Amino acid sequence: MDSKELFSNNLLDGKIVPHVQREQDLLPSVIVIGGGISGVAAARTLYDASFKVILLESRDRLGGRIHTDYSFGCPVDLGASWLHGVCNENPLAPLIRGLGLTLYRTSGDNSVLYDHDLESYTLYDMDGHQVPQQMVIEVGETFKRILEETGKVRDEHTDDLSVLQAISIVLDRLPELRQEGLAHEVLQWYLCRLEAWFAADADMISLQSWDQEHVLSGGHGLMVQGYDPIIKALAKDIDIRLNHRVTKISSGCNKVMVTVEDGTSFVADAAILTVPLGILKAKFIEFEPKLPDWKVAAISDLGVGNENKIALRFDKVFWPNVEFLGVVAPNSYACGYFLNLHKATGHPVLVYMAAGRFAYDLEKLSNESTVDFVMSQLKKMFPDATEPVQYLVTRWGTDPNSLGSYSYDLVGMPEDVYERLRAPLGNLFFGGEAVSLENQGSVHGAYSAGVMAAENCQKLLLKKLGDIEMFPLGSIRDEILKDSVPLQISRM
Ligand SMILES: Cc1cc2nc3c(=O)[nH]c(=O)nc-3n(C[C@H](O)[C@H](O)[C@H](O)COP(=O)(O)OP(=O)(O)OC[C@H]3O[C@@H](n4cnc5c(N)ncnc54)[C@H](O)[C@@H]3O)c2cc1C
Repeated sequence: MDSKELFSNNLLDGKIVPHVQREQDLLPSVIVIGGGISGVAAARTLYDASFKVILLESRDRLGGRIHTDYSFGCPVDLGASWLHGVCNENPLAPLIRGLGLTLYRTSGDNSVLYDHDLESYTLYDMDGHQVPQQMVIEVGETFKRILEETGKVRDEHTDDLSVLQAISIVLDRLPELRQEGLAHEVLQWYLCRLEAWFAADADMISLQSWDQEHVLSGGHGLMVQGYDPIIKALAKDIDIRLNHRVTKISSGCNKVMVTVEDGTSFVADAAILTVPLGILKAKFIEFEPKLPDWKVAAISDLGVGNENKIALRFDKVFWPNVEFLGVVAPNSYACGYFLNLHKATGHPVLVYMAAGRFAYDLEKLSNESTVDFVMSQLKKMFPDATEPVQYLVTRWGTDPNSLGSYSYDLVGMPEDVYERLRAPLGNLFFGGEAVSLENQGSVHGAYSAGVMAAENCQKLLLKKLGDIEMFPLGSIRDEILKDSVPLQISRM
């Protein structure tokens, strides 16, 4: 293979004593592509098992769709911010505990409909009048009932429908569930919240699959210090190359060659690809041989949604002490809501969240116009709102490193789509949130998918090396770890 850079030379820098060098050369090598939670989890797993690992990341930072920004003087998560499932079964629980990170639970229930308690938010109409809480609660109950009725619609149809189509069938059948006036707007707000969970509009979400996810117990908790400490902990000591955008992956002959934008190639025994589904859909990476049709179809059959955040820091708090402030409107597209970070963190920060088509439409505006729009929403609720002293605007949908926020079940999606996405192609393995076994679109799902890809990769490579018992990995690992500690310190 014609490559400018060979894996093993890179990793060792020739600084380890010769007999260890020989043994280290026997160790299997893996290239991990993508430095989000899935990629760093995969790299960590392999590193801890004494494999030679190198991680290639296109951005100038790690974390991917986890991005904790500190420019407000406090952590603000611009990507993921909740741990969905505050329980010991959450695969991230040991890390969170070990790092001493705190969670602020915004909801005790496991529902995908409301990721917070009913009493924790205040809704306003377009004229700035507060919606009576009793109406919020009653319409919430009606919305739940409508969704339950969509289950019957699902049972009657063999072909998939969208959640929106099913809601409309239910409302035709049971007109008493229809809402009028302000109550209708509150119903639309609930729909807007459901759409935010999937980061997609209700006419795109699969009726067959939307509520099939096994949501972990324990409710939903905000990571008060942000998600970034987890990325840092997992990435410790790993050989990471930032600003390395992968453009081509060639596999065969028991080796994988990964080429980056400047033409440099890396060669290893296997590779784990964890780039977002949006990047695969956009065909930014060339595969040699070409991906089989069943894999290409799986990439196109799963949906990628979009969610954006506009974080605003004020000099003082002028809003009530609730977790969410919502604006209701005649349709879900025009509804909006703010997360009140002051309640969870004590900092005067509000985060506006937009999902689906609306999130894409916001990306067409300049940052200034986006903030003006968001401030106009805020001023409907609080006419005396002061201007923000700082703001941050995300563009996950058009960012060439993500092209979307997270995957969701698109109408008509075949049942085996996740299995096909996850299935390895020889020594090329697939990680990332979209291939998670049970919790696609989440941080803990992405983490588990990375660990699983690494473990499968590990099994394959050890099998290739012969009987695991015959391979003295433990002793080599101990010796290498002993010798490699100063090497890693010298890199810092
Ligand atoms: C706005 C928003 C809010 C969210 N909220 C939550 C939440 O509250 N809770 C929750 O659990 N989840 C949430 N999520 C989802 C969660 O962030 C993701 O599921 C998870 O972080 C995905 O991790 P990943 O490693 O699979 O992908 P990523 O984090 O996207 O990592 C993939 C990496 O690949 C890199 N890359 C891309 N192209 C290339 C290339 N060609 N070569 C090399 N590298 C490349 C990217 O830069 C990126 O770093 C949210 C996401 C967004 C965007």
